[in-house]
Amino acid sequence: MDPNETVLVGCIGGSGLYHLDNLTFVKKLHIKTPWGEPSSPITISKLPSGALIAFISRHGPAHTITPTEVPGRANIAALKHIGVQAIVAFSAVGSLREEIAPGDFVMPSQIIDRTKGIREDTFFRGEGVVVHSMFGDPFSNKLIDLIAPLVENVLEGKERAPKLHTGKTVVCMEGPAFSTRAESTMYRQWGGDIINMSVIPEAKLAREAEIDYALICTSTDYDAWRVGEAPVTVEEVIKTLHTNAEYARLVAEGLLQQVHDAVAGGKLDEIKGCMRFACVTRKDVQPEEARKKFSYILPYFD
Ligand SMILES: CSC[C@H]1O[C@H](OP(=O)(O)O)[C@H](O)[C@@H]1O
Ligand SMILES: Nc1ncnc2[nH]cnc12
Repeated sequence: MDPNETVLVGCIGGSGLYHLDNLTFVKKLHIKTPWGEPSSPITISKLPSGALIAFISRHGPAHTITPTEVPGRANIAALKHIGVQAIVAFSAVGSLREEIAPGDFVMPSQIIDRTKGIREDTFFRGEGVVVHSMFGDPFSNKLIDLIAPLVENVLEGKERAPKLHTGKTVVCMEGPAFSTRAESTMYRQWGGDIINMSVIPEAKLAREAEIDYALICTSTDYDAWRVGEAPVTVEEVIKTLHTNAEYARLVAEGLLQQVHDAVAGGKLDEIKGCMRFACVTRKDVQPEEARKKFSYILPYFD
């Protein structure tokens, strides 16, 4: 990328959100990272101010990639490599709470990981270098605080008046099958508020790459916990998904400029630098190959 054209903000679209066609198209980047190729070419678009935004479609533009197979490491590495410092990701989720109605928006602040250990969830495995990231607060709280009122602004006055819920817990399951009624009930008892199949490993990898990461969820269904109601089907999800995606596009349009400005002004200083002391392996035994690979995403291995 031309250094005058730095892209500070990335956006990852989930089910139903395969492009941001309300922004001005600039170009598509076909990037190969040390962890393979991203889910889709990266679309670079321009905001009216000229600020550039990078967009990746998590499941591919035609939704060909299952949640388990999303190349999370390539997606995050590619975004970091072109300069992205903050990611606003979107996800379609099931609701585990009566008050989170289909059509509502949710920005979670916590995650319960129910994936099965079959996803590549770290850049630091099998390389001879041991690194532990901190993940107690899995999202960037500063980014959430910045975005939440902007999301509310966009949703205000919209048809159906979707609500925005914050401070919630998202359960991430493996899929692709939806949960059983027993699992859905158990997640509620655990304190889960919404459920999806994609926030892990995306959030972990963003943290390892020192990228501020926030998730904007659109609720599509009540999963399988409601007694006397049919459990969720894809048909039901898709029905709500289309309106949700339209709103998600407006939401993205309504907040990306402020996120860009916050990054450019150094206002999101929570995550940058968090990996500086995360490596426990003595430097003199770190394999050269591994250091080269990691330098693709972090300056400490240069
Ligand atoms: C299409 S229903 C299940 C699917 O939808 C969500 O995808 P995304 O998070 O990418 O919007 C959920 O996580 C599942 O992958
Ligand atoms: N009920 C559900 N479970 C998991 N992922 C979902 N995405 C949308 N609805 C979902």
